[in-house]
Amino acid sequence: MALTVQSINGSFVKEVQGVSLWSELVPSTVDELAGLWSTHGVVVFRRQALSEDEILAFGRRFGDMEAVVRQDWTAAGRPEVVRISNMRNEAGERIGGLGSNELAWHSDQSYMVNPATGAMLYMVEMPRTGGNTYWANLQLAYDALPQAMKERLDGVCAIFSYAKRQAGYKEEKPLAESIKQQTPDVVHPIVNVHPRTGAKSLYLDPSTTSGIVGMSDSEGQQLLDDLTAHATQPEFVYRHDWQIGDLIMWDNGLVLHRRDPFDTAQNRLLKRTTIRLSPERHILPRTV
Ligand SMILES: O=C(O)CCC(=O)C(=O)O
Ligand SMILES: [Fe+2]
Repeated sequence: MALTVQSINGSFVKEVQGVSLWSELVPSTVDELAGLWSTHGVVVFRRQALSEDEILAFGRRFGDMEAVVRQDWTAAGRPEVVRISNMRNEAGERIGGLGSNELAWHSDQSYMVNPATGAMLYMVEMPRTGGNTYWANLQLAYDALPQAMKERLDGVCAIFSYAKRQAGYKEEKPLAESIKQQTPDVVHPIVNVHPRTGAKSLYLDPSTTSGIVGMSDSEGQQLLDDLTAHATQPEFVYRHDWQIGDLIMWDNGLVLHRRDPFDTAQNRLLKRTTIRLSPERHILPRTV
């Protein structure tokens, strides 16, 4: 199958056409997609029609599915598919999570010791306006830093706190004790070396980072704020105008993402999977 790959609006994001993700993909196609994913950070597919089984089967071609910490955002029997939604079931209970309007810049699972970098979102129901999702490329942002800043960041680690992240979600219920126990604060280097391409990028998460190791609160916060402002400049950011049937995969080690507010009187539902990418599945970067 011949894939067509093109940049969207001149951005770093690649759109792939000519592939139905429910179909049996040959290994060379999976390798090509994995290469695009690791190299460019965000890959878009449009007009897909996928069941949850098909989303899972596609994701498993790249690695192991992760049963996420927030099992309260999944459906019974589907621990690996998170529902991102503002919708409620007939009993008035929320059917998923992250449904209450805007989401600030973040990187999924940055609060874990070993974050899974593969993520996919599939659009099922959407409001007429709002709810656009944005991705910022942290490799381009790193490359554009002055040399002196690159040297300053060498070996610097940030503290990542799920408690801080969760406070931003403004959830109706307090966080379950079991989730608190699974999410103690963790520390990651602020410069990430991509495990497959070897490229350096910033590893930032303004929704989750609570400080910098070895710096005062104010100095650490200032550095994080400066780096976030740098990394989220328009030249590093892609805005996605969703259509039903879009599937987007991104690499959490390479990009940040955020979402615009939307009218929560209208339904919005996406299905997200998180993938622990298999090292052997990833090939060296290829230029498109
Ligand atoms: O709702 C969105 O557009 C993004 C949700 C999100 O941050 C995620 O699925 O990780
Ligand atoms: Fe997210």
